[in-house]
Order: sequence, then C-alpha cells, then structure tokens
Amino acid sequence: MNRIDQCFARLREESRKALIPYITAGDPAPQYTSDFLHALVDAGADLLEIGVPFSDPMADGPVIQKACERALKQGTRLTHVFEIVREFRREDARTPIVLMGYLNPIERMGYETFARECQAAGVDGVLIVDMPPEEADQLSEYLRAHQLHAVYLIAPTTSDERAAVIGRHGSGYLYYVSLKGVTGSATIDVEAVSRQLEHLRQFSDLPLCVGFGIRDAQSAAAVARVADGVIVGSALVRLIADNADTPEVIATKLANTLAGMREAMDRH
Ligand SMILES: O=P(O)(O)OC[C@@H](O)[C@@H](O)c1c[nH]c2ccccc12
Repeated sequence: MNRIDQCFARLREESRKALIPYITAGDPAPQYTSDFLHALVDAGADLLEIGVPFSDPMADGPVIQKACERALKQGTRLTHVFEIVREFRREDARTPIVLMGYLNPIERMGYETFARECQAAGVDGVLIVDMPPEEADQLSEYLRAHQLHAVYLIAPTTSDERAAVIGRHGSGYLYYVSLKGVTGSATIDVEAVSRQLEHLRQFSDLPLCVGFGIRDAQSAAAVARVADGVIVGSALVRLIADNADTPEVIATKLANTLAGMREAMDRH
C-alpha cells in the first residue's frame, strides 16, 4: 500500500488532520534539506511536500521564487532531489513524500525515467503544477506502473465539470487551492473554503487538503476544522530565507513553527 494511503487511513482512525509542510529542495543548499525534513517530521508533519527548484515557477509568489533561486544557484537539479529523498529515506521509511514541481525538468528527464527514479528513491506521489489531468495520460500510466499517486490542484475558479475530471484522475488526495493568486498570499477565508470543500465532496472520496495562505497556528487550526489536511509553504520557506546565512539554526526554527501549528490543530 502506498504510504500516502496508509497515512490518511491512520489519521482517519485517530480523527486527526494531516499537517503537510512544503519546502524547496536544495534551499539554502542541498546538504541541509534532509535534516530539515526530519526536523519537520519530529515536529508533527504527517506528509512532506518537496519542491523541485525551477527557474520560472509561475504559480509561486516571491518567497518561493527566491527559494528556487537559492536552490538553483547551489546547483540543485532533479537528480539531486532524488538523492535528497534517498538520504531522508535511510532514516525514515514511513513518512510519505510528494514531489511538487513544474513539467519542464520532468519532460527533460523523460516521464518513464522520472517515474522509475521517484519510486526507487522513495517518493509516493507527484504534484505537477502545469500538467492538467486531461493531458497527463502518458505520464499517469508511468506513475501508476510505479505505484505513485498523482495529486492535482483544484482552485476556487475550477468548474464542476473540471472538478469531476480531476476527481476521477487524482489519487492520494486532492489539493484545494484556497485562493486565487500565487503561493504566499495574504489571508484565507475559512468560511468560503469550508463551503467549497463541502461542494467538492460530491466529486471524490479522496482526502481534501487545503493550501495557500496558511501561515500561523491559528489559520492552520481553523482550516483543519473543515479540511482533511493543511499545507504550509511560504511561512516555512520565509524562515529559511531569513536565516540562510546561519543554516545551522534553521531546522530548530522550522520545527518550532510547525510544532505550534500541530498543537493548535490537535487542540480543536
Ligand atoms: O506558500 P503557501 O501559501 O503556504 O502555499 C503552499 C504552497 O507553498 C505549496 O504547496 C506550493 C509551493 N509551490 C506551489 C505551486 C503550486 C501549488 C502549490 C505550491
């Protein structure tokens, strides 16, 4: 069974919600990422979303754009991301990993090689921002052949017709983008998110996780009340940016912030 399925099955049993941190691989340099991931798991992460650095990350705001720049400057390529996952897996065989990225580096590697490398390294799912399910036939086949889930985004502007298609093609969980715009945006309207999730339940039985705009313990707890999981990116990546010159302090800062979110989510 895929680690993502195991993770959500366990959470359901325990009536808990998934806490999913995002960081960009190789930020501020590749040798730190695996340690950051372990620190996040120790602080309460259920699943890890790892960004493949890309030079033109059009869905990302300035915080994650700069993270990509730092990582690329340190030479972090897709093959290094697999090395980071392998390194992490030596000490954690359980926590699911989703690779999040843009199509270009994956196309360059080739779909089949990409899927094979993902599985070999210990990746459990992929989220490719600019690959809609309607165009993913070929890639989906390779992902399935390598037991990898395909996570898709649903936005507030997604029509019911498309939501149904995404519901059919997605696996693992669905990622509901809480607001129009890019990552790292200001605030999240929990009422509106709640209504939209309610509406989306008709299209899929998959867990519905929410990201974009969750940046503190309070917003994480509020969203956790209405969703199956919360995804936190820019709030963590900002900590990396602020401390990029003293990378030895970053793991602790990431852990403290995530632990605060975990605590607030589990209290409600
Ligand atoms: O940064 P935020 O607002 O906390 O949102 C999560 C997000 O960073 C992460 O899931 C992500 C990073 N890059 C993306 C691109 C598209 C969709 C999602 C993402």
